[in-house]
Amino acid sequence: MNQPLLRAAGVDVRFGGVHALRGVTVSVGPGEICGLIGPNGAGKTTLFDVLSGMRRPDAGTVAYDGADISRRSPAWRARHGIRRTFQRRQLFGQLTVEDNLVVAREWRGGLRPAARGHRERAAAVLASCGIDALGGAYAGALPVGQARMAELARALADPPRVLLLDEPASGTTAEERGRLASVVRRAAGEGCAVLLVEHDVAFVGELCSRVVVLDLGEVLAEGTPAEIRAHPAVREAYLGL
Ligand SMILES: Nc1ncnc2c1ncn2[C@@H]1O[C@H](COP(=O)(O)OP(=O)(O)OP(=O)(O)O)[C@@H](O)[C@H]1O
Repeated sequence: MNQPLLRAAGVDVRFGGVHALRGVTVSVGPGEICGLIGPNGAGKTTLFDVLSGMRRPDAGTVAYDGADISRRSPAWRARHGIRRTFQRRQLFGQLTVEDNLVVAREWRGGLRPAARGHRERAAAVLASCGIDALGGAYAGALPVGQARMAELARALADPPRVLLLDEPASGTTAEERGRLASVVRRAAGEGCAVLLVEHDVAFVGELCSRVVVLDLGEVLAEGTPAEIRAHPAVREAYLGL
């Protein structure tokens, strides 16, 4: 990996008696697509909550470009290029797909004259994701595969530096997964650091150069997809082999 762009170090999160994360250290560098896998309840979404600022950890830090951002809000992080998609759909259902992107740009970039051109950029991002035909559709009416791509497009509405993708391929067809993969690859090719939570191990193996495995709130293993597939503890805890 290059120098990490986003790094969680020694992160602990407790929910009452549940120790959801225990001393977790994970980082991702510019241009890298890193997979984050593990069984249900392993702590993947909780780690995304910590990285995106939605949950303050009980211990540990988050660094961005070498600076400690542990106390920065989710809004600050989003404005500074750390973007996230969610396991459950979070589009504004009563807005059109294009308006979802415009709102994201207005909110991040402000309504200053310098930030004009939101609609043009939104249309260009939709086209680059292959969903320009959906720009006028209400987001709430989209089938799941199209909604996943629309959510990714919203995260890309102005260029992100980090993408945190929580199960982007869940509920998609093979063809939709292929299109999602090429959009994610292109973002990484433009220097974006991508952390990808996904249960579809084949999708992870195809896209990621490095994979981190969480189990019961701890990092169980880290390596290339081939190393992870061959790792005895991973095979037992997660792959069911
Ligand atoms: N708000 C909460 N209150 C209490 N416990 C929580 C809360 N959020 C998560 N947990 C618990 O923390 C642990 C980690 O949950 P998390 O959702 O991060 O796992 P995950 O790896 O994302 O799982 P999945 O693959 O099912 O999405 C689980 O035991 C979960 O029940």
